[in-house]
Amino acid sequence: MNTVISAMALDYPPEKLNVYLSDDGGSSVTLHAMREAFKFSRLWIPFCTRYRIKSRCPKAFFSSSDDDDSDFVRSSVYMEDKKQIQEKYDAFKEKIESSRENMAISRDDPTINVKDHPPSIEVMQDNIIDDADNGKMPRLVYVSREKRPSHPHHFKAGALNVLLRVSAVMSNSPYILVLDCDMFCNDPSSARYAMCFHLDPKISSSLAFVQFPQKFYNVSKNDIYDSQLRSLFTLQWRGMNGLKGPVLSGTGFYIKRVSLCGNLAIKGTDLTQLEEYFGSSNEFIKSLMQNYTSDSVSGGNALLEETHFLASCKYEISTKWGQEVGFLYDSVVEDYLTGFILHCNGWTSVFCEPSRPQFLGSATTNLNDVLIQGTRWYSGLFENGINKYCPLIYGPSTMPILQRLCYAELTYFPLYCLPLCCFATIPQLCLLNGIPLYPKVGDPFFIIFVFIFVSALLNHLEEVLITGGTRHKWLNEQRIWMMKSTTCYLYGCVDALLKKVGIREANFLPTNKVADDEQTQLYQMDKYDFRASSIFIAPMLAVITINICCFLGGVYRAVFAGDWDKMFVQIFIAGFIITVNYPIIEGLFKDKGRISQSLAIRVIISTMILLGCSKLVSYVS
Ligand SMILES: O=c1ccn([C@@H]2O[C@H](COP(=O)(O)OP(=O)(O)O[C@H]3O[C@H](CO)[C@@H](O)[C@H](O)[C@H]3O)[C@@H](O)[C@H]2O)c(=O)[nH]1
Ligand SMILES: [Mn+2]
Repeated sequence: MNTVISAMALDYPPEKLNVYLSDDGGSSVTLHAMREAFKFSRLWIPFCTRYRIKSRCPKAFFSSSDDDDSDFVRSSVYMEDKKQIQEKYDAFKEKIESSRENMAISRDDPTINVKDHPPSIEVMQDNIIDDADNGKMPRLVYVSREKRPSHPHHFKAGALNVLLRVSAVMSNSPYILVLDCDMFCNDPSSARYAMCFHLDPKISSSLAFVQFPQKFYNVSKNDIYDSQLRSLFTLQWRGMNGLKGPVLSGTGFYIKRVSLCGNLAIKGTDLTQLEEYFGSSNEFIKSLMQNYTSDSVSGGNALLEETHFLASCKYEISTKWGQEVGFLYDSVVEDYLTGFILHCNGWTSVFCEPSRPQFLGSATTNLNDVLIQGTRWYSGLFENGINKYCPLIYGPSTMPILQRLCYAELTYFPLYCLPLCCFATIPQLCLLNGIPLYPKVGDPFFIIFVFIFVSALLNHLEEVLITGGTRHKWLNEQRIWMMKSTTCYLYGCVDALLKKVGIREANFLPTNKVADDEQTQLYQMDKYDFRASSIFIAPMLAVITINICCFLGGVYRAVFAGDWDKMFVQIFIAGFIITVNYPIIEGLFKDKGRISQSLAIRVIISTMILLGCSKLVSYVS
């Protein structure tokens, strides 16, 4: 509801602002809460405009400990108003919470089935035509699309496409802001920033979307899991802005509605072909024409019926929705793919990052969520690298090669798991068995090796520092990079390959939205929480066990064999990996967020047995 309220309070003419909420859960609790949110906004929006409040998400506004950002802090009238509105906000919260509890107890609501429910749409608007401009409210629309187990719903992209259609016949605004449910508007000016680009005659004809960076309100100072995705939002998107523009990032972007209509020239195309593309709603097809105004006020009921039709499961059957029209379905990273195809079709995008973050979201703050989310992303990205959308070959030859390489960097990024997994195991096994792999100390190649190694580390350090990070953040990124390599990069690649050969189906496991207090606390104190699924913990533990055993075994061997110089690099690498991954060792012993003991014993013992076997094999041979 805070997301909804903050969007309704955007600084934009209210008669041009329409907020649509997609509820895939089809929950009456959400619908009820929205009615309350609409009522509360009647008080909240005038309060924000009167006092020029910047932070228009009520939750953030009332919980912010820092100074009030209003220009009126010293005015007693303001303080009085603020107190009153806070009381209203608390009452609003109370109402939602008690209704949630009541509904949980009664459970008499048949629509609660998440996977099987009819469409439900409700419009909330003030019909009183007030001549004083400040009284006007944006329209708020609740949309829960139809869901049936027999029909694929295409996850978020499917939900967005329903919103595209429903909004087309209701308000048909030419520009659309997409916001995830775990984000809010942190500043009311984003629409105006975006319109500066969209209305700029020099770029507007080819401009598809204005992307704001994803920023998060719950990232800790040293961000142990790199939840903020620093490299993407501070470096890569800025770089791509110098080419055709940044990647579409799922949330916090203003997109031009017509850019989502595919490559079809609407003018002059006959009706049957339009229906093949967009489905059989005449009202929707009319909305594609210029100068369309919906009769939402006059034709109330007929229009609502039309929106139910547009939000039904069957609507998209034998149309181009998700293939050429709207947000695309061929990938679980629908945002990435949709943006990529837009760029291929000649559209451009712009990265807009005003100093005050315009949107703030909730970042994943525990290892399990980070790795689950990562597995979904990297599977989705890598999949796009190995199917027909491979960025190196797909699309027109006019696509600049650098733009292609940027996209390729993203899709093949999870492949880093291979060199890293090898780097963390093979030299160590050889070390244990006395097989030198690297040049010995003093060799010219040794100098080159040291140079490459050190400059790679320093490059990364410099990158972190110039993008506002700390040395600590740098070390944490090295850590999480290694942890991700042996887990979610690896699983992502494997998952994509399995999908390719048809063993697995596409899946979108939504990111956990419920913050666990203890987990959040650990993250805020920069302490790792290893209470994660064993499929993530086991490979990390195995790698660290291999490195410790081989390090000790290698040192012991080198002492006796006296070949320090030959084995030095391998000993050093094992030592380096142990140092960087030290928190995992700590995770075996600490009080909170400890690695499950039974799992640890099983993994460590079986790894040691395998190491023993490898040693035996090398003896025998
Ligand atoms: O079946 C679904 C699944 C998701 N969502 C919505 O999609 C949004 C993003 O889902 P979330 O669980 O928050 O996933 P994240 O991994 O946090 O999302 C990131 O990654 C996604 C791509 O995988 C992008 O679409 C998002 O914008 C980006 O924030 C949320 O508003 C969800 O409500 C649906 O509406 N229906
Ligand atoms: Mn999210």
